[in-house]
Amino acid sequence: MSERVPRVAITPGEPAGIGPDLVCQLGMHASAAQRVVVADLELMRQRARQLSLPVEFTPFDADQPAVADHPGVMHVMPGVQISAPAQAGQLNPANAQYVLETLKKAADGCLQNLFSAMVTGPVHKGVINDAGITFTGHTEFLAERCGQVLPVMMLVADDLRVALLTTHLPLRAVADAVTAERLIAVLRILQADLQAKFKIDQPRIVVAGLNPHAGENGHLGDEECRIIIPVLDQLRREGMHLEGPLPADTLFTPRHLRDADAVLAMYHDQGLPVLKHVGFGHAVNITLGLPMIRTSVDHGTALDLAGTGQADIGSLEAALQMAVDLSQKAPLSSSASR
Ligand SMILES: NC(=O)c1ccc[n+]([C@@H]2O[C@H](COP(=O)([O-])OP(=O)(O)OC[C@H]3O[C@@H](n4cnc5c(N)ncnc54)[C@H](O)[C@@H]3O)[C@@H](O)[C@H]2O)c1
Ligand SMILES: N[C@H](C(=O)O)[C@H](O)COP(=O)(O)O
Repeated sequence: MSERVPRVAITPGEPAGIGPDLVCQLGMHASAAQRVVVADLELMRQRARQLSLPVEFTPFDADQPAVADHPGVMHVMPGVQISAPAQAGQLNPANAQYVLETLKKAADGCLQNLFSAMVTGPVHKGVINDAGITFTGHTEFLAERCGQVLPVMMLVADDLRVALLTTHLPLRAVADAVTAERLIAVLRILQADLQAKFKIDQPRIVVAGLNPHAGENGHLGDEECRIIIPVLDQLRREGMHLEGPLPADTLFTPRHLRDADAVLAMYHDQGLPVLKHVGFGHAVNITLGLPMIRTSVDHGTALDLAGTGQADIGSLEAALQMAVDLSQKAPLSSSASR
């Protein structure tokens, strides 16, 4: 039987950032997948010329079978047009809607089984909001596009997987978002996706406390006693393998991580600095809880590097590889991998 060739959508993200550069760099290498870039064709050709990279961007034809990409060739989804000419390093709110259109087309293509996964380059949250559009991140945007599901952000670097209870929230709002309902839902999604996507039968999850020293028995905050401990007890009775809540300052030490399949941090900057310290440059961001596979880079738009050819492609390569691996593990419909 012949191997399936996954067809993977790639959104370069903010046109003024390093996303288009990295996609051009990616195009220089062969791939086990057919990579379909969801972006403006002329933007991609222009950035390849700017970087002196001999990548040929050709229009994608959905009626042709997916064939693994040769070096120097990439497909671009037709009919995706930027609003204003993009200049590397110069944000322009006029292109915010274009950026969101690329995400919608890629996500809808996944939901319709045209693509087996989507890989996202970095967007600039600020410029999208400057354009008058409320936007906190791909994670929340895609969850809404998929019908208001609860998304779980997880970043992976080497053996370390760090998932977050809350995603892009101001720190002031985090404590109120630590509710029993959210914690139960997130832990169930994390367990289910570790089983389904990562093939870990009985995942062991280490859960961080919210407060210093996990609340010091209620003397430094009561979310652990009121919410986290009772929820973990309840879910343990249901058979989940949970450790914690542990003080976050010592949770990320070899003793606790040795047997852990994933860590659940309570908020963005409790978990991600550790993960990025270990793996910035080759870590992958994956959204759990969606009815599709979405992986992403571990970095932002790096406007300072856009158009220079100096941006590191490691995380985009790792995100594509994870998307291919996951889509080969997951059952696929025929159209996304013909
Ligand atoms: N996946 C995403 O869409 C994503 C992720 C993180 C941040 N962002 C957004 O990106 C924007 C800028 O954020 P930031 O400045 O905090 O983070 P950033 O990742 O853009 O930059 C942080 C530092 O890392 C460097 N860097 C980033 N990517 C690199 C690469 N591939 N190779 C070499 N160096 C690299 C930058 O030059 C900079 O010095 C913000 O709007 C933020 O919200 C988007
Ligand atoms: N929280 C992510 C990170 O720090 O890498 C980043 O902001 C991207 O998030 P989205 O994938 O939701 O855009």
